[in-house]
Amino acid sequence: MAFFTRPQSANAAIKIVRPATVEDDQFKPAPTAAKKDSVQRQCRNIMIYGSCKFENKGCVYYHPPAPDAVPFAPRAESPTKGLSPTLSAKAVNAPVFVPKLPVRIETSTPPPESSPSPEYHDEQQQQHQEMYDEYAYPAPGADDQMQEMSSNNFYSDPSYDTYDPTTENPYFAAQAPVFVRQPLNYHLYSSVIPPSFVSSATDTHFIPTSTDLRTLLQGYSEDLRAAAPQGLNLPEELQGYHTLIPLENIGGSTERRKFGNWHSTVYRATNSLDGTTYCLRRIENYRLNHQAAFSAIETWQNIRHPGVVAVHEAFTTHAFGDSSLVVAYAYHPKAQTLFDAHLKLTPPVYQHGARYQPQAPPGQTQVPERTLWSYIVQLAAAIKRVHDAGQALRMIDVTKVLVTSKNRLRVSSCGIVDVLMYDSPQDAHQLQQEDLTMFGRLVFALCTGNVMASSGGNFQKSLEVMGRLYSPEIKTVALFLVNKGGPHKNIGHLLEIISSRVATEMSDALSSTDVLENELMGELENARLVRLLCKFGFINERPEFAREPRWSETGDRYIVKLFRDYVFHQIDENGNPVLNLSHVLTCLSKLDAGTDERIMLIARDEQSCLVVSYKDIKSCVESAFGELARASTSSNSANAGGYR
Ligand SMILES: Nc1ncnc2c1ncn2[C@@H]1O[C@H](COP(=O)(O)OP(=O)(O)OP(=O)(O)O)[C@@H](O)[C@H]1O
Repeated sequence: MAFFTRPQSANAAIKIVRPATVEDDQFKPAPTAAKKDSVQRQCRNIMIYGSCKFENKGCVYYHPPAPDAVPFAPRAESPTKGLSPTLSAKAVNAPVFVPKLPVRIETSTPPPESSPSPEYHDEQQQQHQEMYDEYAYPAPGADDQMQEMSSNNFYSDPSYDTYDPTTENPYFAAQAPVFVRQPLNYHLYSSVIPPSFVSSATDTHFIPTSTDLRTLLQGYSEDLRAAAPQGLNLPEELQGYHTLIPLENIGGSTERRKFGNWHSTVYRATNSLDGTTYCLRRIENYRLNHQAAFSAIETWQNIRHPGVVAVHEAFTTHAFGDSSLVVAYAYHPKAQTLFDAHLKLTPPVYQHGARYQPQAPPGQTQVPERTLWSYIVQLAAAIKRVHDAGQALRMIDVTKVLVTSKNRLRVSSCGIVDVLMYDSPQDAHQLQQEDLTMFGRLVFALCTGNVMASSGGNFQKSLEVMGRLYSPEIKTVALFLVNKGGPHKNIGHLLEIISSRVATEMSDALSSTDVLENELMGELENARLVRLLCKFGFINERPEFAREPRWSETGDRYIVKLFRDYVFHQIDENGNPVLNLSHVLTCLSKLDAGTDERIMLIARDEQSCLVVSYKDIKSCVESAFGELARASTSSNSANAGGYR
């Protein structure tokens, strides 16, 4: 437990610096006299390797007089119980690895001639660290620089423009928080795969190329873990939901968002019961007259379809200071409304201090015909599912249909109108007819780029535009949907009209499952290997057992340690490190499988060796880990099974 206590200092924040290396020791400037008088830090080489090659050659850190006095250094004479006599503990006192070509990092600031101050050393370390990690979290003082950058508008990230309080229509204008974030370079985390290894170098209708798919998924991951902005004055907790983040403008000075006749706001929130992220749509000033109004939500909870955003639950709350209705939906990271994806005008541009609205080039907002058919088929399928369940969507609109990944549509906000309109019941068949009309209006809007395309005066002109840009079948579908077709018109008829397009859609959907299966195969080993690496992390170099040589230098643990060296710490004939990922993956996969193949593990002093099979090593890992799991008294010990 002692290892998990808080540091005894007023400020618990610990600056993260790049660990000292042999080079640091070698090229470190001579310490000042004042430094010598102060308490000196112990040399890391002693702590890690048990010895320091530079002890008498300029290393300025503290070297304890006798190895036996050093708690972390392996003992010269360790008990060899349970090991063959050839595997003495001396074996671990292997020479320290020193790269043949020491890398010096030149800094722009020339080092002072003599007696550099501790500050200079810190600065050097910081510069080194920046060179190592371009996207590191800001170092102390960097906040000020970033604030300055943000106030000067130097920093801009198109995906976060909406959070910029200096724009004309800011999201959080009332509180005007400034969002400063490091742009993530996703390929730092999932690097671009060389073309020869990419199974899906070309994108399919629903799935982008392997590399783009990874970028997309990293984007989802970032979206899901985005921190909540400060100062928005939102409830901290709401019926078990916390960390509310508005997904749209909630600034007081801007136009209020409407959902029909109600003011509404959409939030992302985390549910404390299941830890999952949800999308909450709040309707302001709603008065619940009959509990039965929520019965529609129960029906919607049972409607699961890939074209419908799943309804989770609904409740009323006073947490916002009024009486609000909140409906929780599945959250789809980075979702965009159809309006935002296809109909939104190009954002204004500033040039020479003047603002102007660039004219979108003709055809720029035009949805490609293949995409349009895909949208029509997906929406028709979603409507069919809902109508078959006896419900109506009641809100098929470009601002309520979401594009959730490549060419994938889902209808959002389902069930909410049913609750709001509970007091004015309407015939279900009538509502379903209205769904078809709304669907038709949406097709008109997507074809022409104008949300009012199907209304009165625009109707004829819109038909002309559609005829010019798309095949006649699109026009037929749009007219079928908006025209009054009698009481027997239903979604089934539309699906008959577009049956050939449905077949194309199905083929594309099946191709995408093939692509995803292929991608999954490539990733399958990762989870197993991460579990193995976690076990190594748990077993190797446990600080609390460092004083107990029998733990790490004998029996199972010693074999695990030598295997770790065999996998990760190999050097070539010139003493240079071998960084062969294939070797690592092959070894770990064989270990995971526990094969009978034998390998030779060599002690660090190269004086002794062991021939063991992967099966033996696997059982060593299991027994060492099992021993730790048994000793663990924390509540997490119950999760140890999760590593198997
Ligand atoms: N289930 C969801 N998952 C993820 N994001 C969602 C979800 N539902 C809505 N959003 C996002 O929330 C934002 C606001 O949604 P909303 O439906 O209010 O759209 P809007 O364009 O603001 O429409 P309106 O003008 O009617 O307010 C949109 O950017 C949308 O992408």
